[in-house]
Amino acid sequence: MVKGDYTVDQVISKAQTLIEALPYIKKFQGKTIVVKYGGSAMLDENLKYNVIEDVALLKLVGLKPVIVHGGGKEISKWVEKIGKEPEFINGLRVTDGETMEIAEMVLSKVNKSLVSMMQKVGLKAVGISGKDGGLFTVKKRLPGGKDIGYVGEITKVDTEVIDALVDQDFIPVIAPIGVSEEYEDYNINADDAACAVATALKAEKLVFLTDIEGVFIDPTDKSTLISEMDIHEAKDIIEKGVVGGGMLPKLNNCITAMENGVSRVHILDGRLKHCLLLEFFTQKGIGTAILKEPLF
Ligand SMILES: Nc1ncnc2c1ncn2[C@@H]1O[C@H](COP(=O)(O)OP(=O)(O)O)[C@@H](O)[C@H]1O
Ligand SMILES: CC(=O)N[C@@H](CCC(=O)OP(=O)(O)O)C(=O)O
Repeated sequence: MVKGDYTVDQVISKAQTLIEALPYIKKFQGKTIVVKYGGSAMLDENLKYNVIEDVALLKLVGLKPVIVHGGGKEISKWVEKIGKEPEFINGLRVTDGETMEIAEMVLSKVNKSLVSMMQKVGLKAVGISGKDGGLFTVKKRLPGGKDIGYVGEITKVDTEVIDALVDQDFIPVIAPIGVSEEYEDYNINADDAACAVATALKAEKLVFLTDIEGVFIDPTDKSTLISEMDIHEAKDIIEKGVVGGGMLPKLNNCITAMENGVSRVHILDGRLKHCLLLEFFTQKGIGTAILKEPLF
């Protein structure tokens, strides 16, 4: 035994893990990374705390994380509490005036709880929505020509507020709410918001924390996980009809982001403890990576 309950081998193995992280720390130092933290991966407070600890480590080794969060499940819970049935069209919440109010309230609560956790681990964080500093300008989104209420499509991202926060060493935590040219509030799909932010910042990496291990050829067969693919392969599996549910708009969004300046995208299981560290700092990585070119 060396210290506490560890054997010498265990201590050496821990050191090796740290050494393994070195090239990745070097590669990503000073780089902007956008993390989309989906509501379906916020299972409980402990898990949220793990994610925040990972973000803390990323920040402390010199990366520049920007968080865009969701909260879809929590919004649905509160919509049900007032006796309404949550309704989605093409993965987008049908948002009437009342639902808009609930969405904004719930997303603000999620936002501030993430900020509090960040402060708890010693990080400087500021929670904002797309309304702050004119971050997101939107227009009404009309999927298939249908009016589904206050659902916004981002038409402009003004990164000034993010740049100012990052310059002052704060981690921006962003809720997916935007404002139209007419100053009306809109609900934005959080994946769309994350892609728009990552694209505007020309992020080195965009990471989605979701509720599945990655993209599967067949989601019912765990051996079919795709650990790496390029944009063409991603388009190919979409065309073949392999991808459905919420993964389809997510993947389409990833492709658009990569075609517009984001270098790489990762889709990870946010329910896995320390998933961000495993992805960023280990050779094998986890989840599905969509790459333009190999890392080394
Ligand atoms: N081929 C596929 N690979 C992975 N997930 C898939 C696939 N086809 C459909 N899905 C579904 O997509 C879901 C993830 O998208 P979504 O529910 O929108 O996540 P989030 O709420 O984190 O944004 C998975 O839980 C899964 O049910
Ligand atoms: C228009 C629209 O659908 N907005 C989403 C915003 C939250 C979100 O996207 O949260 P997740 O990432 O947890 O799903 C909603 O109201 O659910």
